[in-house]
Amino acid sequence: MLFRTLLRVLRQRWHRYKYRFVPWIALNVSQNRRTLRYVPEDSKDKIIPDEDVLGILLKVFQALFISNFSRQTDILVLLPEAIKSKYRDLLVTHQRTEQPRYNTQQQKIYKPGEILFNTLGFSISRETSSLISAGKGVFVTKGFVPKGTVVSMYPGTVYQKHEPIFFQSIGNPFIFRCLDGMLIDGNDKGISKIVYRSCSGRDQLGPFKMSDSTWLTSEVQNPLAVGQYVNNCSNDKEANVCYQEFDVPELFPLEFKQYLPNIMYSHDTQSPLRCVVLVALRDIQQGEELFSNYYTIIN
Ligand SMILES: C[S@@+](CC[C@H](N)C(=O)[O-])C[C@H]1O[C@@H](n2cnc3c(N)ncnc32)[C@H](O)[C@@H]1O
Repeated sequence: MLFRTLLRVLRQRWHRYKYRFVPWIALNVSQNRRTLRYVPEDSKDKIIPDEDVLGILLKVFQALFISNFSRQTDILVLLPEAIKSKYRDLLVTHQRTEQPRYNTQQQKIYKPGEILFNTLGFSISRETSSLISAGKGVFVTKGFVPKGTVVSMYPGTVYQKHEPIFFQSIGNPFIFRCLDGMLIDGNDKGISKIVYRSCSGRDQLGPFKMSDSTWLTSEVQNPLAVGQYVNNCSNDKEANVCYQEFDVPELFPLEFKQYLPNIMYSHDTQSPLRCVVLVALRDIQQGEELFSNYYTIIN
């Protein structure tokens, strides 16, 4: 009896996990095409255009950059004068419109969550899921998310199809598979964490960070980078967000790359950096938990 219960529990766990276990995926590619609930071949349209994703990310990243302006001295020295003066102007407007809190030296302090709220009108955070035994989930903690807004990002190391991820994938529920087979490891612990940190350090260009590593810590710099904690929808919890792939364009401002929560496993200057954003499928109110469909992704 005990043995049968144990077997049942193990089988349930395996069924939940197998779609993220790389060797299983590799051995079942043809079957996966039938069983994974991807968007049908004929409806690969994006939920929102890439330009809108880019616009939203730039808006948030610019606000984060401006609020940290005085701490960006290493970077500012190297930026062209035209860009520096643009940020100085934006900083003046920002100081007029925002209601900052002050620390003891009277320097302004904005929490990333407050900046997100001031920029897009909502904040999100990781909290205990409303689902029993589902661990953490992501909630809209303040404000309101209109349909079609980028509400979160899926952080992690990006692996091309042929790159080695076997050890990182063992017991790892945070591996995300893109439509073209690229994998994103969003685990913030263990070997996955070490790999991300190492790749991030490797790609840094002097003072210019090419990615954000703070999603691996409790002090996140980009408040959107918690998308790997969004739970799967169920019968009574419909999906309210959907994954959408976004390749970072070549002309993405260098000074904002420090907020991108993804890094390529192999240093590759030819391919664009793959990011995955979560887009709201409907208006989402304060207090609601975000749910995605793990097997639906738009490229
Ligand atoms: C990518 S993680 C999501 C974050 C996870 N809740 C946590 O706290 O680490 C995926 C794991 O979350 C849990 N999970 C996600 N959706 C669930 C659901 N609808 N019901 C129960 N567990 C769920 C499963 O354990 C799954 O392997």
